[in-house]
Amino acid sequence: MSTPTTPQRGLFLSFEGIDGAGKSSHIETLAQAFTDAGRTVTRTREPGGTPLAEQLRELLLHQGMDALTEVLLVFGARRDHLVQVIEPALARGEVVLCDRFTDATFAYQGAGRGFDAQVLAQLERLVQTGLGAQPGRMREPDLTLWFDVEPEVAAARLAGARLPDRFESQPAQFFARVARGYAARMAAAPWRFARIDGAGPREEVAAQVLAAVAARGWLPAATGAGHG
Ligand SMILES: Nc1ncnc2c1ncn2[C@@H]1O[C@H](COP(=O)(O)OP(=O)(O)OP(=O)(O)O)[C@@H](O)[C@H]1O
Ligand SMILES: Cc1cn([C@H]2C[C@H](O)[C@@H](COP(=O)(O)O)O2)c(=O)[nH]c1=O
Repeated sequence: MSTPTTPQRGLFLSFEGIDGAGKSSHIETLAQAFTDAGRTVTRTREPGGTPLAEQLRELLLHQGMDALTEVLLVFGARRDHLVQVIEPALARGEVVLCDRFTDATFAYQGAGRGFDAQVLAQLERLVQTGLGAQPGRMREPDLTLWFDVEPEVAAARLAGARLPDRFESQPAQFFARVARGYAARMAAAPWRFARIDGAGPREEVAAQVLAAVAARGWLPAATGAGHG
């Protein structure tokens, strides 16, 4: 007779930082580490992650619009993403690795563009509740890896790489405000964040990412060896 296995708890990890901070480069490292540890991984991103949200992403990145329209599209895309992808994956016990989530809205639309943070907090609650097995609970990442990099370093990494979109083409002062926005989000909920010093070589950054996850008991500490 086979022994029934305990279903694993779903894990929701988000990756944050200014454009060019190095988030995307390290999602693959962490996905591989979780896969090696026997977990099923869903990799996704915001804005985006569903057909509808990917269409909204195209508009957000390339179409001029006023600040409220931008905020509503970001949260509309997020609701679809939560309902269609994130909640079902978590209910199946998977690890969801999401390239940006709501901290980006507070950092870019809030700190960057100057949009009212209290309104953002109301929308956050509205959009991130009424979901899954605990509809009264607001869905948030279990862990947010914040890649902290000086705007000049990030800009140098992106220089010439691709045609800049509506956000990437913002001036250095905008990204300095966005970085302060991330710092404020971490200060308000330090238990949910791990700050990653993203300025060093890739291997060092990857080691910090794996250590932050291992420290929470979600990966064996030794899983870091060989990845990066
Ligand atoms: N530690 C690092 N050292 C040097 N270059 C790096 C490092 N990490 C990433 N890069 C390079 O910097 C560029 C930006 O990295 P990446 O796309 O991962 O950043 P990102 O935070 O996801 O950016 P975006 O939000 O704009 O997509 C890429 O060319 C990548 O190869
Ligand atoms: C989720 C989210 C994203 N943004 C901005 C931040 C980036 O400039 C782009 C997304 O592109 P990337 O490939 O992840 O760099 O969108 C935002 O302004 N607000 C948000 O909530």
